[in-house]
Amino acid sequence: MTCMVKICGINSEDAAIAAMSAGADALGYVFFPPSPRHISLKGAKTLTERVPNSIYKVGLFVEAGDEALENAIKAGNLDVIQLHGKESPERVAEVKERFGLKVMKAISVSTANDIENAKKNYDGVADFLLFDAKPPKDSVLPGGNAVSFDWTLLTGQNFQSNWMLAGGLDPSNVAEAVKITGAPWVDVSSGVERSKGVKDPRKISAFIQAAKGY
Ligand SMILES: O=C(O)c1ccccc1N[C@@H]1O[C@H](COP(=O)(O)O)[C@@H](O)[C@H]1O
Repeated sequence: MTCMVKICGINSEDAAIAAMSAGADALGYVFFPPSPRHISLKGAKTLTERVPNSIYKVGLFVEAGDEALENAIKAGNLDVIQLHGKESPERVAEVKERFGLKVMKAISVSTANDIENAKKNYDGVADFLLFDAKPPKDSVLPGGNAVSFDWTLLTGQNFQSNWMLAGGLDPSNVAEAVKITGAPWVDVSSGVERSKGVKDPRKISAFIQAAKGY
């Protein structure tokens, strides 16, 4: 089974080139200062300039205000806004309306209830649902922690919104994760790094090959 791939936390030219040449369908840029993958507006402008229109440029935000969103959208010519905090369904709809872009809402998962709540509250409101593991208690990041959840919670599920699987994926487990969940998209950050916040071009390439079943 093949699927679409988003490589998140692009913060270097090397990572961008590796992801694009291996066939990534979306590149993610983190606009969240506590993250080791955070990039400046200037960095975003430089790194997104040569990305073709066929690849989604996704900005990741955590409970950001409109001004921060607007500045990043302009700097990175973004196509998709990823909301990875506790944004309400109303805020998701508001961001979508205000900026006229696709919006992705991250859903923290540890039990079947979390999937049911996402269906009730965000399905059909966000363009994409992004299922990620709940962060460890002591983490300063709500995502990007290399933690996975029970993939069988997504087996046989259908959503109105498009959706992605994330959390603890890497080149060695992504094919199995896609097989179990039937995910149309996968998203990765930590699993394609050589150290926290530093992407490894070879792992990026291996991840995309494994996810797409080349
Ligand atoms: O990557 C980050 O630094 C990050 C910061 C804040 C919120 C989310 C973040 N990343 C997202 O988390 C998931 C899972 O990442 P990982 O592969 O387990 O490291 C993914 O959607 C990233 O986009």
